Amino acid sequence: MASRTRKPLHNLAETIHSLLGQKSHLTSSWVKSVCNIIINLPSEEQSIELRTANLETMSSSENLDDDLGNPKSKITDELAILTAQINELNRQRKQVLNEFLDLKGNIRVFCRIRPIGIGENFGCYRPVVALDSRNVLLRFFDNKNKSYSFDKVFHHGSSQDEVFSEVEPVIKSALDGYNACIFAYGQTGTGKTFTMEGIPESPGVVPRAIEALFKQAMDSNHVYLFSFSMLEIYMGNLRDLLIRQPTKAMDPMPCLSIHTHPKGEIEIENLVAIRVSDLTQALKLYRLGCRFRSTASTNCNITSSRSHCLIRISITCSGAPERRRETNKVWFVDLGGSERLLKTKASGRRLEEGKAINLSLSSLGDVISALQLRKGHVPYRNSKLTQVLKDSLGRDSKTLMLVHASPKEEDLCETVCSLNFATRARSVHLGNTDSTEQREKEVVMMNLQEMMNKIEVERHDVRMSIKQLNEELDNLKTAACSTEKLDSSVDAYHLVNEVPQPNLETNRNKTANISAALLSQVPRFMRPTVCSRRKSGPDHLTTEEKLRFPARRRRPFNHYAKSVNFPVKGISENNSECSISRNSCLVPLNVNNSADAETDYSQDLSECDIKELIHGEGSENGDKDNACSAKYLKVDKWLCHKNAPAIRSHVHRNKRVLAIPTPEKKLICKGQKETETFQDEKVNNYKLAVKQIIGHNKSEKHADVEGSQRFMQEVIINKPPTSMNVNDNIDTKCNSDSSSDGIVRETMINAQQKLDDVPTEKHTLSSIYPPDILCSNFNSNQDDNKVNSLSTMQAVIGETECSDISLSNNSNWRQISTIGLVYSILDSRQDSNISISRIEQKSGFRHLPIAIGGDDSEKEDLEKLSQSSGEGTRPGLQKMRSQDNNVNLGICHLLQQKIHILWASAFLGLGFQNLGLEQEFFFGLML
Ligand SMILES: Nc1ncnc2c1ncn2[C@@H]1O[C@H](COP(=O)(O)OP(=O)(O)OP(=O)(O)O)[C@@H](O)[C@H]1O
Repeated sequence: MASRTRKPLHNLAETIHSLLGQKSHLTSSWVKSVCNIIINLPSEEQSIELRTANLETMSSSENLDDDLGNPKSKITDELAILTAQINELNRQRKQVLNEFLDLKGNIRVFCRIRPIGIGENFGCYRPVVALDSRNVLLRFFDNKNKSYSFDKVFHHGSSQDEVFSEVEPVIKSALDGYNACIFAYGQTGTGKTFTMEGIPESPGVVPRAIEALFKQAMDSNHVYLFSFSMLEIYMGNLRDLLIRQPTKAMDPMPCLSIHTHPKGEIEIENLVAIRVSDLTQALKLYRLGCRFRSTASTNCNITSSRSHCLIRISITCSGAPERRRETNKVWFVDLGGSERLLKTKASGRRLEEGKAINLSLSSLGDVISALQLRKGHVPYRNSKLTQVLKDSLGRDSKTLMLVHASPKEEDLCETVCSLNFATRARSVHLGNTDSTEQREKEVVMMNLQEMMNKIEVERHDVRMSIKQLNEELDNLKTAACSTEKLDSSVDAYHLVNEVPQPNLETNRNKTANISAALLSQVPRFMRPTVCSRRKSGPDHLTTEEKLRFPARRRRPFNHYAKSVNFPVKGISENNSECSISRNSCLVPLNVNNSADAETDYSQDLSECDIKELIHGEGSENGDKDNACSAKYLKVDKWLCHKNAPAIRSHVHRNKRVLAIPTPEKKLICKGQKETETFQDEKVNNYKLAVKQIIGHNKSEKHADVEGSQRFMQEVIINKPPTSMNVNDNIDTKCNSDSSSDGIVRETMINAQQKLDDVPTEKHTLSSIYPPDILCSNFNSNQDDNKVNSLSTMQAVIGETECSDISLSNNSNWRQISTIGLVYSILDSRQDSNISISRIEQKSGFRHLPIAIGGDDSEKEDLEKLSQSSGEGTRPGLQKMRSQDNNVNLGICHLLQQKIHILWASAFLGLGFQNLGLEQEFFFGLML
């Protein structure tokens, strides 16, 4: 007997086969799963140990309360028993579900037929017919028919509910620790995105699946951690959809690389994974990612997906031995639409996209087919898509493919292709199953289904009992005095930790509490960041943490829609086709399928911002709304600056570009509202200016300046001039087909109207005149002595009167402004510092001589110099000459540097005093 029990387990499999009298290839997976269960069963010794441990736990909890008749102690005991019971039920459920799915097939293929759309009327002729719940019939013109079989067929009237009910077992299985992958496949425009994403009134598989995951996790007695990631595969490249997309081809973008662990698990390096603790957070991220997807208009679909979109939910649960693995993942894949390129008549970029999509779809078909046929070699490496999904396809993963078919007659060829693909994906089932075996299988599956239902009922009862007991326990605690309350809450905490029991009401809090402890165990991509610590604000940090994680400097709110053109080899940049658009307009995100103003993070989302976005700043809706409206106000203020938007227009390479509205209060430019802007030079000038300042400051060798240099370098790297974003925004309006909503659009329309009112020539002409600076306290009519007083000037700029600084035509200051065009000085003062929003330096004026004092001889010098440098012929220069009589080039250069320093110190909010500028520094700045 003893030797028989020690026989290897594969003999057991054979025995079961012979007992069942079934063919091994049919039930081998089932037998394997039975074997696994047996292997995982605790040995006799282990069982004894387990029981002893349980007894010890019980006795120790009894010891906590000396009085055995204590009701609290009784409840604790009962909870321990019920917990053991529910753990056992969980294990059984997992086992039965797995058997069920194994019998159904680890790779299952469904077919969904799209309903006939509005305006599509085919009369009585229906080329694609759902014969029953498993078969589809295609009717051709020549009265020939062809039928296809699937695991499930959804006819054109099937609801999203019906579809999800078939998907749900896979989601349950995912909670049991199995990797899963759900695909939407089909010709473009057949409803893949509709099935996966759905519409607000009728959500699709992804939102429902996420909801189901959270619900099941809540009902479970374990603590689960979910993290959300989203990426797209566009023309063979992986792109994270949860991070800010590059606005320029040269912008650095984290490279997503695929790594295979020795155990075969796939990890995507640099892919953002954000921990989500409820459905709302996950949906926010999902909608955010959806907006960044590459879509474009094609012959077949106005908003055709031009990439494969992949959503990954990683599930981590430690301390659950019945789970297949501690961390597993579910992929939801909305595949790019397969299309016949000849039919779509695509060209240029659309053609390349179509080719890339078809190629990767074909690779996917090869992989699934190889898995189904159990081939030795599975060609995962043929496409990025199959590489990413490698560990979630086949083997013990659950794969579901939803093939979509068009009801249209004109799409019949594509429908045949799609259905052939689907048939190939489930070929094993078709080729090797005869009807008797199929019937037997169905009987077994029905039995398993019944068992599953029974277990679910039992689980529900046990959960209810546990809930009731927990409530009783809570009541007991509430009855105790306040100090006892404190103690009892500690006990309860220990109870939660010592005896894993499913208090359903507190599961969410539990997740939050324990998540911190689990953070150290989660995979690399979920490592805590400085940003995650910001969740509760900087005050939440300890002094030590504050030192280690200094508050991150927030970037200004950048709101812009961007049309990103990805360079494609062999395709002209000037391709007139609609470009790939990544809309980041201020369309509010949906929380409950309604507007949610938090979208204002738009494309400027960093990981940190996303975390703030999903965790929110106020827990209550009201708070949220207030926070959102405050953000919008801030944006409004930034874009329109109170009620006085002064729109400037610029002419750049025959293209009109609008610029940020400038605060009227601060800008008093008489007849000089508009200036020519050289877009391309902006960044260069900005960097040049900063470099010059740094260079100059180095010579000053001032300690504070040294600090500011480092800071400025950071600014150069992280923050382009404020104006650029708005101009980019307007650029999009000019270039992109995608329209943007909200404030941006409104501002652009207003701006465009204002621009249209002003003749372009005037803009060009007026750009010759540089705007001037003055302290409005000291206009040109004032006493010159007063104006020349350096101490007064310092007081005005550095101390309290900075809001009075404005731009005007005052002739005393014209000379200074010829160095750089200081557009606006905002009143964003902090303490005694001032901030100048931006300075634009025009290369055309950079070397213009500045008239600061001097006499006629200096004027002559200037003329000579100008002629030698070839600048004398410029009309702008001539104008300057006619206006300014006194010239001194050396002073000009010096002043230029000084102005840069002043601007930079103001820009950085350092304050002049912080820079330690002496009175001499201001020499020459005043007349
Ligand atoms: N079952 C359905 N019920 C109602 N409307 C549907 C259904 N399926 C698709 N549609 C509608 O058909 C249109 C095209 O669908 P969708 O964009 O989902 O196609 P797709 O397969 O994702 O296309 P592509 O591959 O080009 O992205 C949408 O307007 C969608 O609302």
